[in-house]
This record gives sequence, structure tokens and C-alpha cells, in this order.
Amino acid sequence: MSFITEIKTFAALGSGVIGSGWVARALAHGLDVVAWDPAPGAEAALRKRIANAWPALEKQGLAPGASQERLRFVATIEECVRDADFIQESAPERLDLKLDLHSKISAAAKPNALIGSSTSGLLPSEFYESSTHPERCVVGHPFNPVYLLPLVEIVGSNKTAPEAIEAAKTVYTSLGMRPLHVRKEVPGFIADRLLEALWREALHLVNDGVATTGEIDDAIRFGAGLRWSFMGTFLTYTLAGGDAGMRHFMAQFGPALQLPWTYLPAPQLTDGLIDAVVEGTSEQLGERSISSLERYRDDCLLAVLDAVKTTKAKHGMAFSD
Ligand SMILES: NC(=O)C1=CN([C@@H]2O[C@H](COP(=O)(O)OP(=O)(O)OC[C@H]3O[C@@H](n4cnc5c(N)ncnc54)[C@H](O)[C@@H]3O)[C@@H](O)[C@H]2O)C=CC1
Ligand SMILES: C[N+](C)(C)CC(=O)CC(=O)[O-]
Repeated sequence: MSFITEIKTFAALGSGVIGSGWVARALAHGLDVVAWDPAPGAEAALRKRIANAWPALEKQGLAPGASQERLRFVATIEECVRDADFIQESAPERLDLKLDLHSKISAAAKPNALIGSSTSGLLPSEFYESSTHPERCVVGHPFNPVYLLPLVEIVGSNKTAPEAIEAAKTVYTSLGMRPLHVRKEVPGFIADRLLEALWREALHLVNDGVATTGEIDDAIRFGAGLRWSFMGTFLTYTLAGGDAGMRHFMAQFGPALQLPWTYLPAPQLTDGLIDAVVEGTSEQLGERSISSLERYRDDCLLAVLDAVKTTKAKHGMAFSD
């Protein structure tokens, strides 16, 4: 089975936070992009988001011929996908909606064009159930901002061909990404299982009045957050075990895993908790707009990516190691 891996035209369905991130990444890589989104005003909102992302992409380096002008916004799903070499769906996270959308996308697409879904946790075997040529359909779960963060989790359904997984790896790599194949189809995949665990505990801390949203964010950004950009939890904790490494770490800190607070179920999202989170994060935002904060985030990410890349090179490592 062979699938298109040299792509010239990228189709994006759904152009909200994540869809616009894909569009920005694809444009920056010198591709033609065709986008569709049913919301009124979606084209203007998409072009505004891309313009906000473009300075960071220019700093990172655009591919020859890359231009915001190479985006075409169309009125139908069929027009969006008909001539596309690769298709990425970023529609709302609802199983019924994705099921219906993918049956239409796949019926109109070239049979050997790969189809990726940005879902952050739905199962591909369920939402590709009624797709045409489901063997070319995968999940390609990205991270916000999609145009800068390299990770993309690839998950196949029970009908995805192994060749499609390899082809998807090739395509996402050609877009400057670092694919991670999630070999078992589980809800939440790998990364969101981890992120949701942190998020759940953070909500408990707010709900129990232990800390404000700002204090919790400080606990992350001045500590573990800094080291997570170059070393994950397992290797970090191996170092925390000293010369005796992970075995000593497990003996010393393992028993804490039995304490009740390490496996709390999620708190109820009461109005009180929602208000506390919204008020806390509004205070953190202060007078800053979302788009100015996005540009600040992008500059920080570019600096971190650059520093990690340079330091890895000094240690004889590639960025993707
Ligand atoms: N926001 C995030 O942090 C992340 C979200 N995702 C996933 O990306 C997908 C999109 O999420 P967001 O961009 O955050 O949502 P969003 O709400 O920002 O954007 C969704 C877009 O889909 C459009 N839409 C509505 N009905 C549609 C339909 N039938 N077909 C196509 N588009 C339709 C909406 O008009 C909107 O522009 C979801 O599957 C989500 O799980 C993945 C990674 C991170
Ligand atoms: C909140 N979220 C589960 C949709 C987040 C993601 O899927 C990844 C991210 O960007 O954090």
C-alpha cells in the first residue's frame, strides 16, 4: 500500500486554535493550504491568528516560497479536500461530529491521501468507523502552539495500515515535527494522560483553597517546567536517586505512591471551582490581551528551543534525540 508523502497541498478542516496552528505550520513550510470551517467569520479569524503567529515563524526561518498568501479558504468540505495531498481535521472534540465529518472528508479525498485528526483523546477506531479507505486514517495529535511545538502523537485505528503510520511519520517530520507513535489505541494517548493528571491535581489544590492558580503556575514554571523541556520525568528521577539511580529512587520515594493524595479522582466542576479558576487566571492575565500573551509565549518557546538545540549539539545529540 502506498500513500502520498511528498505533499504540496495541505487541507485543514476546522480553523480554531489548533486548525489555525496547523495552517500556520504548513504555510511556513512553503505549502499551499486549503482551509474550511463552517463558522461565520472563520476566514477572517484564521487570517488574524496566522498573522499573529507569523513573526515567530519568521524568526524560526521560513521555507523558500512560504507565504500567508498561499492560503485559500473554501466553502465546502469537498472543495477543501479534493486536491489535497494531506488532510488534517481539527474540528470540535465530539465523537458524533467527527464520525460524520470523516465519512464526508474520506469520500471526497484522493484514496491515497493520508487523513489525520487532531483529536486529543477520542479513539480513531470509533470516529473513522464509516470512513472510505480507513487504512490511510490516523490521529495526529499536536500541541498548542502547533506551529512551534514539535511533538505529534500518531495513533492508528484497528483498520490503519502499518504503512500509513510510517507515511504519517514521514509527512509530519517533513513539517518539522517530532512524531511519537502511540502503539496502543487508548483514550487520552500518552501525553494527555500525563497532562490531565497534573491538571486534576491543580484543580484539587484550587478547590481545597491550598493555592491560587498563579501560585500553582509558579510551582510549575520555576521548577519542573524548566527541566521538562530537555529531560522527562523518568530520566530526571533517575538522577534524583543519586549514584544509586532509579532503584534507590524507587525505594526512597516509591512508598509515597500509596498515600491517598496521589490518586484522587477529579474534583466536581462546581460553579465555585470554575469561578475560582476563571478569576485566578484573569488576575494572572492582568491587562494583557490573549494575542500579546501568545507572542510572549512564542518568543519564550523559540528561545527555549534554540537553547536546547544548541546545548544538545554540544553534547553530540540531535534535537530529536
Ligand atoms: N485546544 C487545544 O489545546 C488542543 C486541541 N486539540 C484538538 O483539536 C481539535 C480542535 O480543537 P480546538 O482547535 O481547540 O477547538 P476550537 O473550538 O478552537 O476550534 C474548532 C473549530 O472547528 C469549527 N467547527 C465547528 N463545527 C465543525 C465541523 N462540523 N467541521 C469542521 N469544523 C467545525 C469551529 O467553527 C471552530 O473554528 C479537537 O479535536 C481538540 O481535541 C488537540 C491538541 C490541543
Ligand atoms: C487540553 N487538551 C487536552 C486539549 C490539551 C492537548 O491536547 C495538548 C496540549 O496542547 O496541551
